[in-house]
Amino acid sequence: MADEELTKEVIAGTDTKPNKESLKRAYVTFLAGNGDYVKGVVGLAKGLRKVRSAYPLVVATLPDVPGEHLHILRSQGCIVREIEPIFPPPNQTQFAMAYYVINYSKLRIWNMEEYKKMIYLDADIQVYDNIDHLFDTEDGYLYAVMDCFCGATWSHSAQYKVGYCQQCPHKVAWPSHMGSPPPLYFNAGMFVFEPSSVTYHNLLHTLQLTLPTPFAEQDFLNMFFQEQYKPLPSEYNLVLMAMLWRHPENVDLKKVKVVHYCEPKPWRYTGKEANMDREDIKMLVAKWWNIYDDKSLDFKAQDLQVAAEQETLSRSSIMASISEPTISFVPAPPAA
Ligand SMILES: O=c1ccn([C@@H]2O[C@H](COP(=O)(O)OP(=O)(O)O)[C@@H](O)[C@H]2O)c(=O)[nH]1
Ligand SMILES: OC[C@H]1O[C@H](O[C@@H]2[C@@H](O)[C@H](O)[C@@H](O)[C@H](O)[C@@H]2O)[C@H](O)[C@@H](O)[C@H]1O
Ligand SMILES: [Mn+2]
Repeated sequence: MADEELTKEVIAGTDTKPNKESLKRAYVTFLAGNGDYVKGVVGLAKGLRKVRSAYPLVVATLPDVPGEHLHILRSQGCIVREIEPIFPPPNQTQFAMAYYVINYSKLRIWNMEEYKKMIYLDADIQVYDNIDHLFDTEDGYLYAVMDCFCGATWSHSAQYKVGYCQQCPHKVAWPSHMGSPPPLYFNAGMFVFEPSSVTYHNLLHTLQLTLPTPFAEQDFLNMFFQEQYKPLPSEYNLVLMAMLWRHPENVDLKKVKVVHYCEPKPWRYTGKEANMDREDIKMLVAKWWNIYDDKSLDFKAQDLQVAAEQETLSRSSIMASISEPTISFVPAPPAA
């Protein structure tokens, strides 16, 4: 389906009011470590409140997230779900960023079957327009925005070596002697997906059989969901600086709904970094801080009732799924 058709279809989405069915929908992000990404999650929680999303924000947290940070998240109305890390098979891979190895733990979100549909957002993402309509996309697919191969972090790849990028496939055509162009590839900082324990166990099993590669879980998810991947228009995940620097023709800042602060992370921005004194970057960083610092967007008592309902429903549907016998135990035949 062309981007335009998909855009029309998703934007035609209904104005969903929270009810039992819609409470099976949630945004989810991932938090690891005791560092400053917790600021990203707080900013995201406040941003979703600002655009009046009808759905909660679940935070999948690794054990190294300190209790104080968990308290901050809960005080901002987040539903905290503590997860165990997932590591790829032992390998010699040079990840594009050494810390990418922790990002395989994101795969735990496929096991959150108490939700029927979720939208994953990195903690360095901010939502500036309501995107709840993405929950109404057709089931059976993974929706995400295409990434860019032009950064030096891609220098290991065939695409980079021949100068090919899916963002501008006609600028440097894929060489015919190298067969067909690589399949469409998405940025794994934002995607719409359906949790499923079957898919989850398939993911974990396949992961142990797959050689890790520089973009870690992002490469793995692109391989795993190659058939189900449907591109979203770029306004649903503007990957800074890749897109602003290298594909400005594909960016209309007035239409952008979701900004992915791959670089700079707003909470680390000084303006002194190389190439970061651009007006558009300064504007987008200020926009992020305006939300982060806005006390009126803090979680309030009146939200407690909604959060309690969401948490209760979440717990009761977990209990319901546990009490329903899903696997009938067949005792082993008596020894011959
Ligand atoms: O120390 C860290 C590093 C990463 N993350 C999480 O992992 C995601 C992916 O990392 P990052 O966004 O830095 O990767 P990028 O999108 O910049 O490649 C982050 O958004 C966070 O949700 C985290 O919680 N703590
Ligand atoms: O662990 C791999 C990560 O890979 C992705 O980030 C990359 C990738 O998009 C490159 O294409 C860009 O060049 C780069 O800037 C950017 O950081 C995801 O955003 C992140 O969530 C995570 O999956
Ligand atoms: Mn990110």
